[in-house]
Amino acid sequence: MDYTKLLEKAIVVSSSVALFCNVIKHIWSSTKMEKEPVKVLVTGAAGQIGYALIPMIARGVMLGPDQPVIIHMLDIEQAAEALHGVEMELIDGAFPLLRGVVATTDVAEACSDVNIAIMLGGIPRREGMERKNVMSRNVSIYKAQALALEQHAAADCKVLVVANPANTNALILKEFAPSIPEKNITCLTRLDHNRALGQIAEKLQEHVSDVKNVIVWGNHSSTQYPDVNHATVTTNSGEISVRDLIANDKWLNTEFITTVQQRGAAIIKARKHSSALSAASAVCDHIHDWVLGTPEGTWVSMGVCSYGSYGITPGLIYSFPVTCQNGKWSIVQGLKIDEFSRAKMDATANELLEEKSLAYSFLG
Ligand SMILES: NC(=O)C1=CN([C@@H]2O[C@H](COP(=O)(O)OP(=O)(O)OC[C@H]3O[C@@H](n4cnc5c(N)ncnc54)[C@H](O)[C@@H]3O)[C@@H](O)[C@H]2O)C=CC1
Ligand SMILES: O=C([O-])CC(=O)C(=O)O
Repeated sequence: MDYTKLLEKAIVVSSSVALFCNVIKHIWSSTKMEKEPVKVLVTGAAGQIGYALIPMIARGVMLGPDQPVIIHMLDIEQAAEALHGVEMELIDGAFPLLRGVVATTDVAEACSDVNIAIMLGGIPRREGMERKNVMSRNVSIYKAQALALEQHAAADCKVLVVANPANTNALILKEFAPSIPEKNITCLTRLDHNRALGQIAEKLQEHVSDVKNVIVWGNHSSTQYPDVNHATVTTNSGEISVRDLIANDKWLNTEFITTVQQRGAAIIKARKHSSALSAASAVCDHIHDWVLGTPEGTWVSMGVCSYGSYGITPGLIYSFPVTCQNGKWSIVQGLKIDEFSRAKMDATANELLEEKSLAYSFLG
């Protein structure tokens, strides 16, 4: 056997294979297009929710691990130095998905071309206050920022109002930014939804990810109605109704509801500050599901514009069960509503009507 010829042949074959692999690698990397960055505005970015939320956005928790982001942070002049501190920390975080940071006290610059706006800016309530007690200060902020978003944000910008009173601030934003599609203006009740899931999971000693389809109806306030009538738990024997599994209607109709309604106040009492890490996490859940879709067979709670579903006054921003697909939410229709639920859904709707007239009285 001619070993030299064999060796020569082996060298030719292996270098052709290497060449082939390099060509494939080159084609693969040139077709692997990076997504365009999404511009995300966070108002009140120097505050406590902002501090928890901004690194989550930069890490891809909100929009996914392949979605680059540019974060616009707005706060007021008095918080400018703190805001600059957050900006420095974002740079120090060396987040691979972060393609840019704007830290400003200029609302027009902050809103410029943003695709998603997360509105945290405002004053939070303190111990002993209801959320509507901060209304006089916060609704006027939302009227002014509605105009800025309308003028400067991207035409299809999705807006999530978190600052309290969240539903009424969102309603004011919707009414003073008529050119933003009203379906794009929402408020955060996902924190209440997650709290309800958490309470059920604790009671049953089940994993929270096995519990689904609770509903938070209405206002993000102590009149909200956390409803478990359609909720289920995934068990080894399939999906079982939460009501059947808990088998304690008294607890479900009293303590469970008040615990979820009063959870924000309980956290303020314990921390001396309102919830921040759970609020930031719920913001990510809300936007994630709205943009990327809800899993098949699962709904979530979002504060959205009512078009009359379940007899709720059209135009109110009311929390409903929704599913999301292709960046759009739709209210889950046809759920059976018993008398107990009806009364609670109406009570929270009535509070929203009262808040609406109070808000307009403050705006003059
Ligand atoms: N919907 C929900 O589930 C929840 C809502 N909240 C609400 O979220 C809001 C933010 O909460 P935190 O971060 O804890 O409050 P925070 O007081 O720590 O931060 C608020 C930030 O907003 C800034 N701000 C005030 N006016 C502004 C304006 N005109 N433009 C831009 N920024 C402005 C403040 O300077 C501050 O940095 C509060 O209204 C709070 O009640 C809090 C938890 C849950
Ligand atoms: O209770 C508050 O004022 C803050 C808040 O909205 C919550 O934790 O749900």
